[in-house]
Amino acid sequence: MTIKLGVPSKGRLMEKTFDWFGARGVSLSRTGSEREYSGAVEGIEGVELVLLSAGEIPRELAAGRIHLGVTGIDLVQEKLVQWDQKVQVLAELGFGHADLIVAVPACWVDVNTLDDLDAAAAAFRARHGFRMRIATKYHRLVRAYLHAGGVADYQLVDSQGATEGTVKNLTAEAIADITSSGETLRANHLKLLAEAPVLRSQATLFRSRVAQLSEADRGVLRALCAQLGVE
Ligand SMILES: Nc1ncnc2c1ncn2[C@@H]1O[C@H](COP(=O)(O)OP(=O)(O)OP(=O)(O)O)[C@@H](O)[C@H]1O
Ligand SMILES: O=P(O)(O)OC[C@H]1O[C@H](OP(=O)(O)OP(=O)(O)O)[C@H](O)[C@@H]1O
Repeated sequence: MTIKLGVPSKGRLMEKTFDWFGARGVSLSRTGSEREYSGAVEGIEGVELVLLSAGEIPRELAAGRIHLGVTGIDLVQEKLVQWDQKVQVLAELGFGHADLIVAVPACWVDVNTLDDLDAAAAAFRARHGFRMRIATKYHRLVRAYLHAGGVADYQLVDSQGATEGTVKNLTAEAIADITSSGETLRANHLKLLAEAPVLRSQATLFRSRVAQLSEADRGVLRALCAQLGVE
């Protein structure tokens, strides 16, 4: 048996994860052709690299198909009900910082807070006969945040990408999405509300609380955690 480590298969999260492990003496790399999703681990025995979509890593951890995984805390909290019973945070990795926020058109001069949004949503429904649409892929987190913030008269519409474009495309009136530099929001004439974000996210190393471990696996996991300097 081996310890299975799930890492995002492409983009900035993959590269920075490889750097983070490399700086701690565990070398991760993609092997085979540029398009082949197989990987290698050097610097420790008994660890297998599994390259996966960042969005699928929470599910694989919760199913116990991988023992360790790197992904954003936003994706774990969105996708796993009672996430902290299924996974344990081993380390925040200090990259992949992004805030999950609610944004409205910059031209809505009277809407700057969640209270304002609630008032605008009620007015919108009275005027148009349907609820204000908020586009997002973070359904559970956004619903909980708006409920706690007292916003009621809205509907979520699903958007799995290019979410900031939905307002211009007239498929939503507002959005809830990840922002980092804020450039995508500005380019699409959207502004943040005054309140704290729904969630502040960063890339995080998780351990599955569900995955089965043999005695030998436990030894490998202890050695790996010691080498990485995590609990
Ligand atoms: N602009 C950004 N800057 C920093 N981190 C970001 C940014 N956008 C997204 N992230 C973070 O990167 C992680 C992966 O994001 P996302 O769900 O968009 O995956 P993806 O790159 O589209 O990959 P996949 O489609 O394979 O799941 C999330 O945790 C998210 O918070
Ligand atoms: O604040 P910024 O620095 O502009 O970054 C924010 C953008 O980055 C992410 O999109 P990504 O590039 O992952 O594409 P996506 O639309 O497919 O999610 C996110 O969904 C925002 O659209």
